[in-house]
Amino acid sequence: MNVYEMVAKRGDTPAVALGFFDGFHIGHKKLFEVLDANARGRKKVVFTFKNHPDNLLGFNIKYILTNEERLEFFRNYSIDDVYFIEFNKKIMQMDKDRFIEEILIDKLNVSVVVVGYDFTFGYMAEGDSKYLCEKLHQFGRKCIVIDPVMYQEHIVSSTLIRRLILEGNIKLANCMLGFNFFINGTVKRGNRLGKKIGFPTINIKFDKEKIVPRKGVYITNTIIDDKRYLSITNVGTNPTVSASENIKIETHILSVDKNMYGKRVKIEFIDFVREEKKFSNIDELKNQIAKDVEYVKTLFCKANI
Ligand SMILES: Cc1cc2nc3c(=O)[nH]c(=O)nc-3n(C[C@H](O)[C@H](O)[C@H](O)COP(=O)(O)O)c2cc1C
Ligand SMILES: Nc1ncnc2c1ncn2[C@@H]1O[C@H](COP(=O)(O)OP(=O)(O)O)[C@@H](O)[C@H]1O
Repeated sequence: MNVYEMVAKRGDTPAVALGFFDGFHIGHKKLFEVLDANARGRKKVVFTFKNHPDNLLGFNIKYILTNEERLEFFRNYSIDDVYFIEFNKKIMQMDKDRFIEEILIDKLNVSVVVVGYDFTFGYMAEGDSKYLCEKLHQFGRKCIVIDPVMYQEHIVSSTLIRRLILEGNIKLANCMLGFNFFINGTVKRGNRLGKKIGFPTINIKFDKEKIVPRKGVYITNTIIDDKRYLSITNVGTNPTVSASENIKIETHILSVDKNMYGKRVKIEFIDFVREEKKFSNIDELKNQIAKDVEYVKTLFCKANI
């Protein structure tokens, strides 16, 4: 897969998906399946942005997927080329017709474009999917709009999934993602208290752009050296032992006892267990962690872990 930061004139007539695709949720998957079905031997191309347009407008959206992770999903869907464009003032102020004529027609020379039902583009988001398709049809190009994909009574969207993650509703978020929400990182050193109290934890150094679930204890899977382990993760400030406001992610892996400093890990979030608490002493914290671990073990019926 080629990743381009600028759009140059193409010699072919690709099938193009337009969108940001944070989360690569079940709605995005549908869109990519339709792209695949309509490519018919043509190159499959994604036109997307590196940074979320709303962040240029002063919002501070944290991402479900980092840029690298988002590119990895495109790669797994056998996308040939990605236009990974910085969303800046110049792009923001681009008129909707110029976007269609200069980028989609002159440069990309699209044969077919696939977008979601709520796609907007051009200055002040003046262009929508209906307008895009009308215009593309005038140029003799195909345009497909994907209907909203539902999960139960909800329209699946990146915005809704971000909210669910922030609320700790990981189960519902995962249903809409079609995979377990995960945080990748490397294992760094902590305060060495974990081992002392009988529950060593890997402290995860993660990308600051990544969305972090609500503070609390979660059932997780930890993937390390291509192996998957049942684990339990605390997201929070460790108020019992620390006065810092920094959010930490710490994972105790069941049935493992080895040094993991410096390793790359993937923490998959499965379900919320309880809120993080400030205990009056370390013994109380230790007793609670022991209960948390027992709870996870019985939930997975692995009495011998
Ligand atoms: C399953 C689990 C639950 C935890 N729950 C809490 C909690 O409710 N309150 C708290 O202050 N710290 C909690 N912690 C974090 C511990 O304070 C932390 O793991 C311990 O201080 C060891 O830190 P260290 O790895 O930096 O040595 C929890 C940790 C784990 C693994
Ligand atoms: N079951 C386990 N879960 C997590 N870490 C473990 C486990 N067994 C051993 N370790 C190792 O112990 C370290 C954590 O011990 P801990 O006392 O909590 O130190 P730190 O405060 O540096 O995280 C981990 O980084 C890892 O190398």
